[in-house]
Amino acid sequence: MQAFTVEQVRRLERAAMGPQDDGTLMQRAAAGLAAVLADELRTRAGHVYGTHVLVLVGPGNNGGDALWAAARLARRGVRVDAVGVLGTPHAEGLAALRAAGGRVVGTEALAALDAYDLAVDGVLGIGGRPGLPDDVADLVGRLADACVPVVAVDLPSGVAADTGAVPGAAVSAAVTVTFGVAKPCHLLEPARARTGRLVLVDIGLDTSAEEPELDAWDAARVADAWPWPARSSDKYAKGVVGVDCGSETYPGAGIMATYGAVHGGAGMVRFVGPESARATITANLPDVVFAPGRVQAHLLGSGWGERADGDRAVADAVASEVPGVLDADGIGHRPDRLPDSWLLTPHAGELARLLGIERSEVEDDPLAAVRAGAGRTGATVLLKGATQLVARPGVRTVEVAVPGPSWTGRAGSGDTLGGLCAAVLASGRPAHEAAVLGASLQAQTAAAHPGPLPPHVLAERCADRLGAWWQERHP
Ligand SMILES: NC(=O)C1=CN([C@@H]2O[C@H](COP(=O)(O)OP(=O)(O)OC[C@H]3O[C@@H](n4cnc5c(N)ncnc54)[C@H](O)[C@@H]3O)[C@@H](O)[C@H]2O)[C@@H](O)CC1
Ligand SMILES: [K+]
Repeated sequence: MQAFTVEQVRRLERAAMGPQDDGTLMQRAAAGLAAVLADELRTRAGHVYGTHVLVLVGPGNNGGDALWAAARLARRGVRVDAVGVLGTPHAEGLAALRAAGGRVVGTEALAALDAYDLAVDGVLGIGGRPGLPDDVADLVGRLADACVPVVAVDLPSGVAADTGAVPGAAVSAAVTVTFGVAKPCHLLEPARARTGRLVLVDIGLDTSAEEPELDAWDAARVADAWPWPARSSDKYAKGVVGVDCGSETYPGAGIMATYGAVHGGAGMVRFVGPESARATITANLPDVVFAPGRVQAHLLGSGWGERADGDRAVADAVASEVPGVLDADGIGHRPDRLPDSWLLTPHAGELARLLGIERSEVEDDPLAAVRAGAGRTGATVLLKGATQLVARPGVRTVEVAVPGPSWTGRAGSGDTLGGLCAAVLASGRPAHEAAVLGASLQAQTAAAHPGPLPPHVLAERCADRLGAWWQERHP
């Protein structure tokens, strides 16, 4: 699924509308919205006729969509109460709702909130500034307390459309009905969690001339794109990963990185990390070799801690003209510029350090930060976290890995993730694909095996996940 910024959406809508807005797009939006609302009522209440719906109406076209859709419901026998919560509601929409028999009421005249089967959030759309005025936030909070499910129009009011930030009060929707294209807030945490189920209504926008802001992968695309070995693939075709991770202080990072590379399907893994990790690796992964030699992807940096020869280790790996993954402490040892065949895998704190900004700035606008990371270093960057973003230097579109459960975020997960990405990289795939595939595999595996599994056990399950996908594709 692709997402486009507010500025792009405005451009797309203008192109579809022509010189004069004759209301056609709003009618398409309202028709699609009304159909989803009717489906929700049927699912939740068992019928449409006679149900009771509350519509929260803001001052812009988002409220207009909600009012026109509510008019359609009112004509089908739904009892609609609309309440203007901000400014002056869309005049034609209001007239249409009244003509269809809907009530327009003040907040003081609302029925007991638990009498409503559904609420429609038509407060703010893509013209909204993040946050909600206190009285609106209060009503939204009382609806949540009364367990009234909310269908958001275009986006949950209060979230930042372009960044997914939720700096103040915002609606939490069960369903969000968006028009034409998805917006970044639908795909980026924390706004994504407030979006609920996302339904896209076609209003006839032609996106072919716009480069998307985001390109979000789904599980089927990951499975299709995985570098499945051909019948004739030997270990070198699958790829050899050279792991230089861990330290005497953090031997576990070297072990977990190796688990990732092995279970991500590398043809061979050479471990050149610390002595302290080798006995455990041999005992658990006897296929790993310790002799230096040919590799097709490097994996460096996880668990290095302070490493005196870190600059040299990274420089030598880059000079070998083989791609690589540079993680954690290794990122601080990067040369000024890296080729885009190299993948950096920072979390928010490491990316902030790289950019010389506060961690909170990365968290507030991860999209801008991950792009800046790629621009600054020349490398491909995977920003780890609740939403995992992949940016390439010189490429506008940021890719979004398939999300997983929050169990995955724990010590060591990043080490195994680096290994998974390095395994894909060694097979000859470009760094951005290695990043999306590795991150998505780990997330999908965690989703299929919920629970707080230690990262090396989750890495083993990744191999099971790959095996299941393989069997589906090679029956
Ligand atoms: N432009 C188009 O052709 C279409 C637009 N559509 C709808 O129109 C929406 C965008 O409409 P608008 O541009 O009117 O924008 P909004 O409906 O988002 O509302 C913007 C208005 O709200 C006020 N406002 C913004 N943030 C506020 C805040 N935090 N507190 C108080 N007031 C605030 C602004 O001053 C402005 O008056 C879309 O999200 C979509 O729902 C759809 O009908 C499809 C077609
Ligand atoms: K809304």
